[in-house]
Amino acid sequence: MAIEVKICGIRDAEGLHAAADAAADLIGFVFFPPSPRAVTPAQAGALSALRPGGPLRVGLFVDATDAEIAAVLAAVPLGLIQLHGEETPARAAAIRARFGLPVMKAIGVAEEADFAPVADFAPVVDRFLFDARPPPGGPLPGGNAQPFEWRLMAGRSVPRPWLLAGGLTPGNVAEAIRIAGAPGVDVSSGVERARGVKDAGLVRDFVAAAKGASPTG
Ligand SMILES: O=C(O)c1ccccc1N[C@@H]1O[C@H](COP(=O)(O)O)[C@@H](O)[C@H]1O
Repeated sequence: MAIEVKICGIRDAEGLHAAADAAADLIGFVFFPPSPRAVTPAQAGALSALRPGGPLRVGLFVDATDAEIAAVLAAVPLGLIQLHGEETPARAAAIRARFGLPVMKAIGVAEEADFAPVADFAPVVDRFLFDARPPPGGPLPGGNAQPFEWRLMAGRSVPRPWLLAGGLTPGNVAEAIRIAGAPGVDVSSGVERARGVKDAGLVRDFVAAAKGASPTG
C-alpha cells in the first residue's frame, strides 16, 4: 500500500514545485493569519495556478467562518477542507454540507483520552489527521514541530482514512509510519530551512522516505 503524503504550509513557488515534483499526494495552504505559513486566498490561487493538476489542494482552517471559507474557495480549487481548530462535529457537518467538499478533522493527541472525539466526528468527516496536542496557550494549534507518542496509534482502528502529523522529518518519518501503522503522513516544519520557508531538498527527501516506508514494518 502506497503511503499518502501531504506537504503543508506551501507559500512560495519553490515549495509548490518541490512538492509536485516529488509526487506528494496533497499540498496544504494555511488560511490562519497568525501562522508564519499563512497565505491569502489570492496568494494561494496564484500559486495553485502555477502548477495545474498534481497534488490535491487542501485548505487548512482554524475555526473559520463560512465567509472566510467561501472567500478561499472563490480563489483556489480546493479538494479537501482541513479543520484544525476547536470545530465541533456539528460545525464540521455544516461545513461539509454547505461547501460540498470532503472534510478532514485534526485531532490533537497527547494521551489515550484524546481519541474520544473520533467516534463523534466519524459520521460527519471524510478523514482524520492526528497531530500532537498543542501546548496550552501556545500561539499555534498545529505546525509546532512537536511529535506525540506514535505508539498511541499502533493497532488502532480508525473509522476513516487518516494521516499522522507532528514533528515529522525526513529522518524520522519511516520509523513513525512503522510504529504508528500510518497509511499517510503530513509535514510542515520538518521540510523547512527556516520557519515558514520550505526547502526543496528536504521536501524531496521526506516524500522519498515516506513513500519507501511500510506501516507494517
Ligand atoms: O503549519 C501551520 O502553521 C499550522 C497552523 C495552524 C494549524 C495547523 C498547522 N499545521 C498543521 O500541523 C501539522 C504538523 O506540523 P509540523 O510538521 O509539526 O510542523 C502540519 O502537518 C499541518 O497540517
